[in-house]
Amino acid sequence: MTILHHLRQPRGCLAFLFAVIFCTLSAVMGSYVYSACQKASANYTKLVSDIMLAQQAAPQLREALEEGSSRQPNNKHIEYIDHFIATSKQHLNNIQTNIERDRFLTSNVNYLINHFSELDNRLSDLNQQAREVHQHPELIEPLQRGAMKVGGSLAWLYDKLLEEVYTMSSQQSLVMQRLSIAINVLLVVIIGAAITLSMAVIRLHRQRNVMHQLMLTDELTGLYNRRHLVNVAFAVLTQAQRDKTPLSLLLLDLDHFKQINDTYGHPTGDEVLRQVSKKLRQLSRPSDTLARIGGEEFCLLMPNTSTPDALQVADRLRREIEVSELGGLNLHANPTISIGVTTGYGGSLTFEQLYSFADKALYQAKSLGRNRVESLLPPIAKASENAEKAKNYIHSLIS
Ligand SMILES: Nc1nc2c(ncn2[C@@H]2O[C@H](COP(=O)(O)OP(=O)(O)OP(=O)(O)O)[C@@H](O)[C@H]2O)c(=O)[nH]1
Repeated sequence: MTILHHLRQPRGCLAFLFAVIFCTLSAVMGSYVYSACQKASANYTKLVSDIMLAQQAAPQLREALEEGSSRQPNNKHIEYIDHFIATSKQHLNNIQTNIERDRFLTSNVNYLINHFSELDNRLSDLNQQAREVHQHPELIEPLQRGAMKVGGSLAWLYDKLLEEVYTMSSQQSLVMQRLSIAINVLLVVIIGAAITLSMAVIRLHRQRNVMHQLMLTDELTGLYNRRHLVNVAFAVLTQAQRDKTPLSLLLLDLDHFKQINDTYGHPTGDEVLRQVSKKLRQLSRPSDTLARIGGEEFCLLMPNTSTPDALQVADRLRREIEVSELGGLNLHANPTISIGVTTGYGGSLTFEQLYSFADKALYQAKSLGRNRVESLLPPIAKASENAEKAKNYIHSLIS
């Protein structure tokens, strides 16, 4: 199902086409290399030495026959002739077997195969005639003529065979050259495929990282977005519950941002957002999570931070933004921010509940004139806060 789905995509089609071409090319090249290897590795030395031995037997037979015709042939002499005929037959059969073992040679000398069986028959006839010469010495002459003809045919056959073997062995060097080219091409194809695959994997990996980044960050400011904040909030709330530690949440909102947009234009408004975000990021701790959660609204999640510490941080941020010059914008006045602070203890509240308290505190900061920090604590947090204060008070009395 998923494979079919991928194949329907243009990239999936291309990858499939590439894989098919690569497999076909590899199969063709592989089979060519295999057959070329076999051709190149064929050894014709034994065949050549057999043919040369056989070539030597023919003149010996002729000599034996000539000797027989010059005097009365006796038993020993006929056996001698018989021996050479048998040897010639033996050589012929050996050569034929050698040829049949090599399929490349067989296909090249196929047109000579009939001559082997014909000469074998003629040698058998000569053998028969040589035996008859014993009773009929006058038959030595036809035997001699026949043997001469067979000798001539054998010599022709062996010459032809040597020619073919010579041609084939000279082809071997050509095959070797082509083989090395084929292997190089195969290597290039494999390396090319490996590089293409690696590049595709790297590209996919980068795309995945970019997509992941896009999913979790705000495009304009580069800060985390609400989605990431909610994920982190879930994790830090669980941690706060486990460790029984406070978790503070700050909601920061630029004051009169609409006026900035209206006065200087939207692109300047964007630049203000970018520069304020950069400043806030520089001022916040790495363990805290800063996110842009709306147009000109930011959220700072501060694990393991009590309300007094959170208020301190909030006021520092507010003051720094108030006094920081925004580069290249030429604004009449620096932008300011209002901040709402809240704290949950031991992970007792959900993110939404904390957010709602901080939002109310922010609303209060706006209503009380902006560029200020206000806090609103949930009832449990208030109790914990009071307990903390009492503990500190007792501590100060003792010491
Ligand atoms: N340039 C720019 N403006 C934005 C963006 N997102 C939201 N805004 C603008 O931010 C302004 C927010 O206006 P308001 O909600 O009235 O808030 P404010 O003007 O800051 O007033 P207070 O918050 O009450 O101080 C609107 O004009 C939005 O159009 C953004 O990405 N870029």
